[in-house]
Amino acid sequence: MTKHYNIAVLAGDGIGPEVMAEAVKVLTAVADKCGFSVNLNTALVGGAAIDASGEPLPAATLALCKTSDAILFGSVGGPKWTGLAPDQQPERGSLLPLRKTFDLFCNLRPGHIYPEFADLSPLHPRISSKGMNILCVRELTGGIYFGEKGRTSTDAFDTQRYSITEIERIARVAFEAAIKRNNKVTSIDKANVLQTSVLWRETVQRVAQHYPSVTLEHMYIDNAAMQLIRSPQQFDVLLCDNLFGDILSDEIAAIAGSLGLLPSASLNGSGFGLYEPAGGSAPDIAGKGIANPIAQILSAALMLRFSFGQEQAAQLIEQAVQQCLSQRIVTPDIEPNSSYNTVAVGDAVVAAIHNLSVNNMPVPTVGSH
Ligand SMILES: NC(=O)c1ccc[n+]([C@@H]2O[C@H](COP(=O)([O-])OP(=O)(O)OC[C@H]3O[C@@H](n4cnc5c(N)ncnc54)[C@H](O)[C@@H]3O)[C@@H](O)[C@H]2O)c1
Ligand SMILES: CC(C)[C@H](C(=O)O)[C@@H](O)C(=O)O
Ligand SMILES: [Mg+2]
Repeated sequence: MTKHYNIAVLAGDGIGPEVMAEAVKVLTAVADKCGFSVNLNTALVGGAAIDASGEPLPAATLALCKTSDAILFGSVGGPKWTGLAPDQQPERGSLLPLRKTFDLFCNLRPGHIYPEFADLSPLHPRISSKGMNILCVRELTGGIYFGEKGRTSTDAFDTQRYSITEIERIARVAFEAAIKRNNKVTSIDKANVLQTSVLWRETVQRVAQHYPSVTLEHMYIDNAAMQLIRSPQQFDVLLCDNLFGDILSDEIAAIAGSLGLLPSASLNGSGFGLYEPAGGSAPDIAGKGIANPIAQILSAALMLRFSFGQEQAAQLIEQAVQQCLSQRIVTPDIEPNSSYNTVAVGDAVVAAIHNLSVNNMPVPTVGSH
């Protein structure tokens, strides 16, 4: 029987709708090729929803998400809405509540430098030629993002709080992933200053005892930011709290070649997920048709893998993207003189999917990505 998936498509603001259109094209092509069907239901979110209805996360949008098998999310926010009250702004009023509502505590952000296109990285070839294959495992529903906060006219505060339970569950994800990859977890903290980091380090250390085959290393965030540039190939799984993971994942994206390359999966304990590019609405290039659609397309691949178990379809998309990158079919964020725009890159990914043979796909290795 043909499998059928209901997907909530929330394109959002800025480049969101531009890159989402390409991901939808790719999803439709891969579904046809692999013999399943996707039912794509769009809804407004973020600034686009504020403009239409006065609210960043309308009840109808939330209801659609609740009745869907997964959420494909674009990006929200932009200068038009920064003057609104904090809780009414697109990011705090839609994306963070969605993460909290669905308990999407686990955020996976895989970043690569492959040998065939190591020159896309801004790092010196001496470093980039050694490649990079990092899975950033970011805690997504706790920490300073969701702690008590406040401000008066003269001061302001944000609170970082983590419980052992919150740290344990994300640490387990990191160790389980490492087992299927290269057996190394680097846990990022600031335990020389922060109490939450001391608890983080102790807890991760304890969880590690259940994974004797995995090497655990602890690294301070400032050193990690530096080591990523000096030798990114030393890392396998990076385990981060919410804020440190936000920052390091942008760095990983830049090392790979562009923020427009980094996808993400935000998952809860039962496999429900929201899939979105790690980058944002890019107001500086929105409307120009030059945004890189690859992060959005690869986020759709992660959805097929993690929410639907369609590993072959996910790999088909990933291989098609790799072909485009190695043929330098890329937007100007990667190669400034490139004549390929958003639509041309999306078309090239679709064409590569049509040409790839499903039978020649490698044996599925879930978790190794
Ligand atoms: N998931 C999300 O919805 C999300 C994520 C990050 C930022 N934001 C929001 O986006 C808005 C802009 O934030 P910002 O400028 O700090 O970050 P940003 O990620 O939007 O952009 C940073 C830089 O990266 C470039 N960039 C990002 N994605 C790209 C792509 N796909 N192709 C080509 N270039 C790309 C942009 O042009 C810009 O120069 C803010 O409102 C921010 O809160 C939203
Ligand atoms: C838009 C913002 C709230 C979000 C975050 O900080 O988590 C974004 O930067 C990300 O990386 O997903
Ligand atoms: Mg971010």
